Amino acid sequence: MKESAILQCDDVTVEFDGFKAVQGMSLKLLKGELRFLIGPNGAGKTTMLDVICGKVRPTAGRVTFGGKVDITRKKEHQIAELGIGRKFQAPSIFPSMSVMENLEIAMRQKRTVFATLFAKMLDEDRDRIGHQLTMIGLQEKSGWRAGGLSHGEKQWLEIGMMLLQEPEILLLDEPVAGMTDKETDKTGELLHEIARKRSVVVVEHDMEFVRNFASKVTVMHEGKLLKEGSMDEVQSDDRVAEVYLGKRRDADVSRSTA
Ligand SMILES: Nc1ncnc2c1ncn2[C@@H]1O[C@H](COP(=O)(O)OP(=O)(O)OP(=O)(O)O)[C@@H](O)[C@H]1O
Repeated sequence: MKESAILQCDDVTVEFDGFKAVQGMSLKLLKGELRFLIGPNGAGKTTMLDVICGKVRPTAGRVTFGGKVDITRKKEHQIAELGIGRKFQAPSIFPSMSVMENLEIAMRQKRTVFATLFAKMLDEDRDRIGHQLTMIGLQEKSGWRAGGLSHGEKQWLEIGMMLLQEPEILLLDEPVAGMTDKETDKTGELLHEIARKRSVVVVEHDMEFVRNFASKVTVMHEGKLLKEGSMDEVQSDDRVAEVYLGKRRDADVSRSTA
């Protein structure tokens, strides 16, 4: 199962008023893969996530989901229904509701209209929410008002809410920005756990985080694929050093400075 591509981007180009933010970018994501997408500011990383979730339509190229569906002509909500979930930097939780209520709302959104007619919490639903609470480490805080959680906990809650919708692919934009070191490490572990069942693409600037948790890294530069491989391979690549590490081979990018 691990070998089949859940997502394949071929030769994707995105133009904004004649400016090519992405130029012929290709990316193949396998089932159960955790992929980090890195690169200097303006490299086109966020635009690639926007293309995958349908927020931005590419000028050229193809994005294939699950080996057969071309999603480049689909609308955002159709892509979400197919199983591609996008989390933006700012958490979109309901702050005045409890952690549990937030998860219940996310759970209900997954239901079909038919199922909502019988919308009482099934034991199975409770089990799934319970499992999710444990996974995001908020089981002790299920009764807390979501607005009272720490920044990291809010991010985990939102990830938990997204997981209840059972996406096959999760797209995350700088998930550890603003987190403490401890929260950052917990998030890395959480992403690995998620990737046991789903595929995850993470756009990230925090190089220490990437080094600690990435197995495969894709480096973009000026809208193009620059290098793909393990963090070691990427770090020892001269072109990456040149564009990304500020032309100093021995340079080491410290937390939040990329
Ligand atoms: N809606 C838009 N209109 C015009 N130009 C845009 C738009 N969105 C992005 N761009 C430009 O496209 C390029 C790529 O932007 P993008 O946000 O994808 O880069 P990025 O790699 O995510 O950068 P960062 O790490 O700074 O977030 C940048 O030069 C940006 O200014």
